[in-house]
Amino acid sequence: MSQAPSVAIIGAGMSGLSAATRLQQAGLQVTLFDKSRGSGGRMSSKRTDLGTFDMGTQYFTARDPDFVAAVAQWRAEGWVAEWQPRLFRYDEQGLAASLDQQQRFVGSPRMTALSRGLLGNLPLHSSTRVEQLQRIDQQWQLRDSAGEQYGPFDRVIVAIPPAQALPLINDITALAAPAARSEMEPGWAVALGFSAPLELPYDAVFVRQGPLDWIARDASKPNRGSAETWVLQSTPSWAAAHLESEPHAVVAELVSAMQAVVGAPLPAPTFQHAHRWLYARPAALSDWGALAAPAQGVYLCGDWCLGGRLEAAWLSGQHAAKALLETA
Ligand SMILES: Cc1cc2nc3c(=O)[nH]c(=O)nc-3n(C[C@H](O)[C@H](O)[C@H](O)COP(=O)(O)OP(=O)(O)OC[C@H]3O[C@@H](n4cnc5c(N)ncnc54)[C@H](O)[C@@H]3O)c2cc1C
Ligand SMILES: NC(=O)C1=CN([C@@H]2O[C@H](COP(=O)(O)OP(=O)(O)OC[C@H]3O[C@@H](n4cnc5c(N)ncnc54)[C@H](OP(=O)(O)O)[C@@H]3O)[C@@H](O)[C@H]2O)CC=C1
Repeated sequence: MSQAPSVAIIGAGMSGLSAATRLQQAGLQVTLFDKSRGSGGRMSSKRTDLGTFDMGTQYFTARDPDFVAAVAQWRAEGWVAEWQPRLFRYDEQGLAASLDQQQRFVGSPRMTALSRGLLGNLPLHSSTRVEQLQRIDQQWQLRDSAGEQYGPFDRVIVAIPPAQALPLINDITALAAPAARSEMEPGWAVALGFSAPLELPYDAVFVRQGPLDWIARDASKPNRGSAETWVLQSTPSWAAAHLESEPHAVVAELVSAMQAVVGAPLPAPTFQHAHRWLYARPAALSDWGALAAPAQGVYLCGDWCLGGRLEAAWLSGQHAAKALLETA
């Protein structure tokens, strides 16, 4: 190929953005597509009159040296900041402080600040659900759910959860077989706003039982504003058993579980909202990095290829970009 290949990236969550920024740095023409109104995927924030709520990624840690370096750069850009919550855990013995030495980061002033920063000036077709990849003359055409065509592109990176990726790559066995084996578990997230501080001695609690996985005072994160905002997240097993529940019923059950943790009735929230994540986290850990079909010029990445955390999603995007560059 005499000139740099053009690349379509389907999915503008962390893995797609990671691949996009790496390829852009290498001088390739990259175009992103996402079915949502913006970028970020599961690294999402909900804006309300009370302020924002992080409805997906709550915080992230950095262990891989390359990711540690990337996070340092994002901190310097002001896209992320360190969060030092007063951490507790809740188990059979009840509530106990559970402080540790782990550094935890969040987007600032909201989780999506990180995805906006990474997106920069990269071209993104938002509200565009890609439904089909067509191979024409050694290149790829994309078709969205409205029948619009995009392309041609020399290479395609599919950076979405496996169930959503499968219809796009079904004919490419090297990608379809592992994707078909990869299950994702669901989750419910509930945002609560209160008219006054709850005055609790913790900012976040690892619960991990019954309906509740985790509760966090969103307002304790850096640069969030002064409203008393909390996010409650369900365990995967509870979400699986309550996939079709009405949002108000989910709010009621998770608030009731939070009251059990707090050990006292909560005041009525002035704001409440429930969000269902059908594909929240991988059911099992994989170590693929990314999946590649170089002969067809198609690459598959996402947190599910490497461990189900934000860091894994970033690393998986880097793996996909690296594999693509090896054939460029
Ligand atoms: C409730 C919850 C809490 C979490 N908490 C944490 C945490 O505290 N710490 C942590 O490290 N990780 C956490 N995670 C996991 C973390 O959010 C993910 O690992 C990471 O965001 C995944 O990024 P990704 O790019 O792989 O996928 P995604 O973020 O899912 O990105 C995929 C993108 O593809 C788009 N898309 C899908 N299908 C199509 C299509 N056909 N056409 C176009 N676009 C499409 C989607 O809209 C989405 O934007 C949490 C996840 C959830 C759901
Ligand atoms: N809800 C989802 O869909 C979802 C949640 N995910 C959660 O993301 C975080 C990120 O994990 P990471 O490894 O980056 O963070 P930690 O090192 O903070 O947590 C790892 C696990 O270790 C336990 N833990 C850590 N610190 C404490 C503490 N101070 N007190 C008690 N327990 C702690 C805890 O696991 P276990 O309870 O031991 O099982 C942490 O989970 C993480 O919270 C994920 O659950 C990722 C994807 C989707």
